[in-house]
Amino acid sequence: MSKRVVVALGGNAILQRGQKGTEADQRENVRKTVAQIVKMIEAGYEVVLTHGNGPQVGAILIQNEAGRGSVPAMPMDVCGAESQGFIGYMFVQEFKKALIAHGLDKEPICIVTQVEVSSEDPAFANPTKPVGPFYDEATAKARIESSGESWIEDAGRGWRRVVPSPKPINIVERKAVRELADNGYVVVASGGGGIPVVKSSDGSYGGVEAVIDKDLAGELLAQQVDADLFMILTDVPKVALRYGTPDEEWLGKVTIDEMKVYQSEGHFKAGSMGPKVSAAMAFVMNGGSRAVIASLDQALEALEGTEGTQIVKN
Ligand SMILES: NC(=O)OP(=O)(O)O
Repeated sequence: MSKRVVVALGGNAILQRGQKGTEADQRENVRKTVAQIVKMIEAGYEVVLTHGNGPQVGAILIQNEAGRGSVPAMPMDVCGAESQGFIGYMFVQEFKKALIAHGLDKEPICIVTQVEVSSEDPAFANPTKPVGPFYDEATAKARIESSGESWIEDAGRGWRRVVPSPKPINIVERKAVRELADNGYVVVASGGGGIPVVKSSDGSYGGVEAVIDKDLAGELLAQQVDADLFMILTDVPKVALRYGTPDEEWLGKVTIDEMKVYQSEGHFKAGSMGPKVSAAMAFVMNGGSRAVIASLDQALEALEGTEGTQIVKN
């Protein structure tokens, strides 16, 4: 039986730093991503792909601002849905081209996915999720002054706006994702961490102003669709201890107990490797057999255990 893998990819891989973020830029990045992921499908893995939307939802928020007075601004949950729709659309088209080119008789499909959060989540009072482009300090401070928005310096890479990022507690469309994967579809789901919604007493859902972390939502998705493996693709080959220092040490196979020690020693930065490591560990601690953190260009090798950081129980 083929193994099911949930693959999580950052929004920064689709709209890369230094790029304008045109449709052509993002489509080309999606095409390059698909070229790697299709190798996994060819090797017999069932792939459910999820992706971030930090840069894209930030760009949509800027478009909202630019249109102020002419067209109504959309709330952040709708902006998240817009980003999920356009990124998913690009993935589905590029997947189909790649599947045809590899002679694989499979259909890609994108599910508009809602993710339930708690209205009581303390994250609503403490924005932490970076969205949109990187700016210099002067521009960021002017925005804080003029709009009251929250901004932070993002892991040494520049200043970004931050918005609330509540914890995902349920993937609303999990059953549909699971059934589509069971039936051989290449599923793109829970893009941008999913559209954040809260459940009403009658069982219906309503959107809230937030952006969910796609690594945490990806881990929940992996659990809820019974994935064998959870893989986070990023722009470095492995997780590192003392990252960026002369004593940097790349991690290969690591147990949960070892990872807990490294976490407590503060090796993994919030806003960059920190949430990836936490999400990967959570998958294994919740019963998953293995979680992998690796670079996109070594995705298949990492899935097969020869590259990337492999997080296992013992
Ligand atoms: N929603 C989310 O986590 O997006 P990024 O991965 O792009 O930050």
